[in-house]
Amino acid sequence: MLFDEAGFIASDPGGDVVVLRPTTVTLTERRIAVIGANGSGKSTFARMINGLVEPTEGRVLVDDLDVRRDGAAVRRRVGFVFTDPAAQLVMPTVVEDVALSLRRRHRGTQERRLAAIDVLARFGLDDLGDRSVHTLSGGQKQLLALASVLATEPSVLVADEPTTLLDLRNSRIVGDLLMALDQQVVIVTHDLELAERCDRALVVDDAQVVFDGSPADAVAHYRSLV
Ligand SMILES: Nc1ncnc2c1ncn2[C@@H]1O[C@H](COP(=O)(O)OP(=O)(O)OP(=O)(O)O)[C@@H](O)[C@H]1O
Repeated sequence: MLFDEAGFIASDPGGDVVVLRPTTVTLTERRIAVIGANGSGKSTFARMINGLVEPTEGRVLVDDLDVRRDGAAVRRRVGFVFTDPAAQLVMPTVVEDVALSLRRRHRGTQERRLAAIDVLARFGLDDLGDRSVHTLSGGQKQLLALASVLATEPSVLVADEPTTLLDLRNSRIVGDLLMALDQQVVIVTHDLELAERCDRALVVDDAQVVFDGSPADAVAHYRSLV
């Protein structure tokens, strides 16, 4: 994954806003954390990886695909998990929600349902298949959102504050799950313990990447800014 002088300037009624200054980084590690203050530009950085936000300057490449030019192909490769799982859980029941994300992989309704049940079992959610999504706890919703995205077998997963809404136990479960995945994972997080479990960490401050290195050094750098 390559950010090549990639930046984002938002047009705002009050004038242009520099949300991310031109950034150049090549991300090859399996676990990458992005940390920094509120409003520093972390989510924008993360959203540029799958084209949810298109760079207004420079380019972002994933597996040599340009997120702006090859947006659809990039989105098939890059799964994105939002901070608030409610943003992506759209079907009435748990099993239907996972089945929806499998629509490209399995055409038949019954085949899709069986595959969804399989996915739920993998995430320890098999007892919840027929439950209304709205009756799940925050931790269960976050796991379900992750399961739905991972069911599409993305080659890269971007998770925007995946543990923010979770208690200690569920944070640990989601953290362990993210660390155990085969694919490359980019995690935007305020959870510095989670960041320290990654292979590399970027610190974003005032719309730019101000540190890039080992998670321990990145956390120390972030603390020095506060
Ligand atoms: N399209 C836009 N138009 C105007 N301002 C924007 C736009 N997108 C982002 N911003 C502003 O840019 C800044 C960075 O936003 P971003 O969501 O990337 O921050 P963040 O580091 O993820 O913050 P947090 O930790 O609070 O989630 C914020 O001040 C935000 O309001």
